[in-house]
Amino acid sequence: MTDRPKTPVLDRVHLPADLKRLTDRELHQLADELRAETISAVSVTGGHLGAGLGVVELTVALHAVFDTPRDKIIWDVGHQCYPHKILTGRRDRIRTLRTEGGLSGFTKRSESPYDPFGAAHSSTSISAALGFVCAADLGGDPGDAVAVIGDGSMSAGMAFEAMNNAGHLKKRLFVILNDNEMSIAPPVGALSAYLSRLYAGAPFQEFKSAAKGMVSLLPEPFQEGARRAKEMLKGMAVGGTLFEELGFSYLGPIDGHDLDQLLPVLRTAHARATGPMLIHVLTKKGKGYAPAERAADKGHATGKFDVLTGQQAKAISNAPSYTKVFAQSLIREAEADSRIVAVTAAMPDGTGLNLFADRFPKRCFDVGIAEQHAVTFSAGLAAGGMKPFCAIYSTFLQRGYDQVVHDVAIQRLPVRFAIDRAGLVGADGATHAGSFDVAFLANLPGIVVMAAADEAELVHMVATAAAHDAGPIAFRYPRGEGVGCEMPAKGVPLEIGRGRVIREGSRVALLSFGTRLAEALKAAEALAARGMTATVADARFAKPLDRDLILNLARNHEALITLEEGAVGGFGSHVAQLLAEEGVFDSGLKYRSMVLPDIFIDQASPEAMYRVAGLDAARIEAKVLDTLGIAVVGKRA
Ligand SMILES: Cc1ncc(C[n+]2csc(CCOP(=O)(O)OP(=O)(O)O)c2C)c(N)n1
Ligand SMILES: CC(=O)[C@@H](O)[C@H](O)COP(=O)(O)O
Ligand SMILES: [Mg+2]
Repeated sequence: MTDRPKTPVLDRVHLPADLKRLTDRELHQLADELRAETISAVSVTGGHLGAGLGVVELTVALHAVFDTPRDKIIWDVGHQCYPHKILTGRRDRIRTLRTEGGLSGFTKRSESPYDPFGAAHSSTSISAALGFVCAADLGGDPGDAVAVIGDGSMSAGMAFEAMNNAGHLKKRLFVILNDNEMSIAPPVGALSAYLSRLYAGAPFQEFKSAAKGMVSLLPEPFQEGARRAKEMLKGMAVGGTLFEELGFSYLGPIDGHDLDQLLPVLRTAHARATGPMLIHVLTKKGKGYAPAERAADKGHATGKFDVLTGQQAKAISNAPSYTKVFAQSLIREAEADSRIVAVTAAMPDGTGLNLFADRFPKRCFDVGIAEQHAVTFSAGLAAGGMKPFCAIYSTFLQRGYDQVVHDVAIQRLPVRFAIDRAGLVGADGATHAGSFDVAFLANLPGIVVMAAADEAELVHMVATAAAHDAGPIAFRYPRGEGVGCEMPAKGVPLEIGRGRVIREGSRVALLSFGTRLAEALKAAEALAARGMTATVADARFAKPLDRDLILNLARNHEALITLEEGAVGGFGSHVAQLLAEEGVFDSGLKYRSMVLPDIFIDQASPEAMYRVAGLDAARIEAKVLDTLGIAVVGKRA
């Protein structure tokens, strides 16, 4: 079904101020229409569906009660913000979500004044909201701040650091805990179990806040209506919830799909709160759309789909994904070595470790959204004699950097970092780009840093990492499919610090680190058509560098150009350092380093993003010609 849903009430809402003119009955209808519009929009764009469907009523209630954008609603992660975007003046562009030139899939300050704080990485909302509150106190932007944070994101250290600080500062601050008992995968950990205990038993029998006095703050009609909300038996039995112990008033849990609970609770909280308050809202991920509710990830992320059937458009697959190749290779290594264990920070499916967990349940650890802990936990595992593979997306490893330095590298512990989503990732945009890992890892003494040029190389790099006990080792690989190359029956450990020449030429050498190799080879073909032969080499290692290979290429070619899917400061910078130290520039080598440009590139297809970055075959060819001082005739693609 491609028809747009009928949305008479939503059609009257252009900005949140319009909600103030609606009756509560109309707000109910608005929520239904907003849900239908969200489903319809995501069916044509793909994207994060389940989280948004779970907060439709909450979005309506928050905008109905608070005065946005003066009051700031800060959506944690931001993957649930599509209904918010529809209500805040972006409905006309909602079918451009996550596409080139379109709306971001997350909140973004540059996009709207209703997005007071950008996100996409989790667990930042409470810190940011507290910052807004303190700024307002000091004469900055006035208004309330409301952090909406999911149960998965609440388990991260940052959220607790913020709660700790907020409880101490005692300022009026709202934290809405959106508890849908889901992360991307089912949530893990003691906090999740604790939240379940908070509403164990029959849900919503009687409402009584463990934050004593809160009920008495409620207007009479609500006190009666609140009987349907659940009594905080457990919390009261232990003398208060964890959140109260941290200095928050706790209100809930309430049914986050029932506007008759949400509206009065938020109105009362808004009218009466004086200090930090946590409102515990129970929701369902994927709510109101059966295919999402049925999905194992509750519709967390989806491709384009048919609204009637929920059937997703299938991409034609030519090769296995790097993620799957990593997982299968690791399983093979682990079958031969019982010391191999694996660690993921809430991304078992995304990293492929769900497959490892199926095969070795006791040797796989999902630590929740806790990258810092994942790294130090892996360090502990290594110190204890295991061979941990810590599989984290490049962008999320940024959060564990001090742990990589302090807990892993300085102690020379053999943690194996499997860095997925290296390079530009497409629709998730700049927040998820894996741009910096080579720069922030390759400068660490004693670490080995590899990048796979294709999926066969990845198999060998997993074997290399498994065999390497001398210290930390990292290997990076991109999102998506491999190149469809022939696969080795078994991974063979690579010689550490040894690259390979793929194609011999004479005038120029292209030295690639990672999967730009395919583009380098295409560029070499194009150059050959111009009568110029190029050597193409795969560096494999950014640390340690293959000095012999690099110096040979430098001394035997007029020009040397390095290529990588990373920011300045990475592979090319290390090569430049080597060439400078060895005095190769003194003899007139023309050296260029092709890296990601010094900008954050917005969402588009990965191919389009690499075009913007100037790292496709056409730009490589142009760079060669430019470096050699050869004029280009005709237009480039
Ligand atoms: C630091 C960080 N690690 C991992 C992720 C990937 N991630 C995005 S959403 C999500 C689950 C969040 O769960 P929750 O906060 O409960 O929100 P829900 O999707 O259930 O609404 C994860 C793990 C991330 N965005 N940021
Ligand atoms: C919101 C978030 O951080 C994740 O859901 C992310 O979008 C997953 O990306 P992949 O699709 O690459 O696993
Ligand atoms: Mg959740």
